[in-house]
Amino acid sequence: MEPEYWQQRWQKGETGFHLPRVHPKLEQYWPLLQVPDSATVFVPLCGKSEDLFYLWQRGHCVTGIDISEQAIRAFFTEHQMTYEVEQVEDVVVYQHDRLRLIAGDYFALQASLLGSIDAVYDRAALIALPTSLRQRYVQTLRKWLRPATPVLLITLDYAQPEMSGPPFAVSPEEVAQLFAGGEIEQWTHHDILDYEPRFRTKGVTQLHEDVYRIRC
Ligand SMILES: C[S@@+](CC[C@H](N)C(=O)[O-])C[C@H]1O[C@@H](n2cnc3c(N)ncnc32)[C@H](O)[C@@H]1O
Repeated sequence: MEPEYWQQRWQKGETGFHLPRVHPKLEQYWPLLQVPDSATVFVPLCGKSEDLFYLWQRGHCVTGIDISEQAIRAFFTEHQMTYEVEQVEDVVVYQHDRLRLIAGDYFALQASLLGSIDAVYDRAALIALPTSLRQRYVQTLRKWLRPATPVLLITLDYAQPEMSGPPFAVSPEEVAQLFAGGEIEQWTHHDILDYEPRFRTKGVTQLHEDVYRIRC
């Protein structure tokens, strides 16, 4: 998926992945990670997710990145939050209090700009990427993290031939392969097809939402 693909989806309002509320699995499982309130949480490919607001409200410093500047501006506008903007090389950094959203390409992000990360929240980031990019995504993430940094990962798994992504199907086996050497605990494996009619319409017959706690 080229960056232009996502820019266009945001421009055309094709953002069916965006939830108008905090993801229920984040509310349920984040507390179990026992990340201190003062920790810095990284949210890759963040869109304008309500989850950013939830993490920020818990007291965390939150850093998100998305290729779409439109998404980041929309987040602040919709929450009536003021912000400061700074161009840093080829990215634009939006900052409000402990919340820092970077408009730029994840794969080109400089570690110095990211700073020190204590935990990661990934919902619909890994699964937004095709197979060829998923390994690069994880390798890049691991380069930035200290050993054993906790990651809350939410994926979707379905029979890939039934639908073309994104979102792409990511199986537990693939998660094990991608994060090999890390400590992986799968916390849930729920069939959520009844709540996701748009997937059924596309021909998906089983849709599992999986939650993992990974120590990278
Ligand atoms: C499926 S959406 C998920 C957004 C968010 N995590 C959520 O839960 O609503 C994937 C997001 O990844 C962003 N994206 C795709 N490729 C990217 C890249 N290379 N760098 C930064 N963001 C990217 C898109 O703009 C899009 O907002």
